[in-house]
Amino acid sequence: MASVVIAYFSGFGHTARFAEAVRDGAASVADTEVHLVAVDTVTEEQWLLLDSADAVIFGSPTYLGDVAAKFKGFMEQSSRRWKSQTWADKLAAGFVNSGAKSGDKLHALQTLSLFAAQHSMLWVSLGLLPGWNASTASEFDLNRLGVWLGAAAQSNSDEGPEAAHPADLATCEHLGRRVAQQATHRAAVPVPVRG
Ligand SMILES: Cc1cc2nc3c(=O)[nH]c(=O)nc-3n(C[C@H](O)[C@H](O)[C@H](O)COP(=O)(O)O)c2cc1C
Repeated sequence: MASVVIAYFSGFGHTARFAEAVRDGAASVADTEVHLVAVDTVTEEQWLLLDSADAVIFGSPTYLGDVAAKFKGFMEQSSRRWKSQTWADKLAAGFVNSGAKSGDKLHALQTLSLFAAQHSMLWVSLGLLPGWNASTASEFDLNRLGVWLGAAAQSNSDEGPEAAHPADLATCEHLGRRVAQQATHRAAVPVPVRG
């Protein structure tokens, strides 16, 4: 059994919707236990879930071109784990959401991947070719925003979380599934000694 934790922040519910899609994708993989953790209200019990996870998928909205301050607060709260490298060699991945199609959210995703690297985690990319990039393509293609580092979503500024774009939900589900598949593969083989 592999354990996947989705550690996310959402100010107004949009990113929470994508976190649920990541959760659904991960939960579709046999022998996977999945937990959603809202990092702004993280409890001691949830820190222990993070410590024992095989994979952690980080998610944040893009606020002023980077992760939200409350996600950054969680990053800083993890510094005791950073010091002891408690999360080393776990799988990590990320998803981001923003109001604009680009909205500089790649920068937020880079922050998530750097955060994972500081914890010596192993980053899992999205694993999809870009969609919506040909005359015959459609905005309903998987990975419609054309990102490789993780899953990217866009939420219209005048609509609520219920209007989440189906292609972005499917892309987030794909990421959750991919990470859970990798985590179950790794859980089935002995982990090499860290060096
Ligand atoms: C303080 C703040 C800063 C934002 N900065 C950006 C930004 O840099 N780029 C962008 O495209 N959208 C930006 N947005 C829009 C959010 O990314 C967008 O509304 C997102 O769906 C919010 O997700 P949430 O409901 O999970 O908080 C910003 C929103 C807020 C509140």
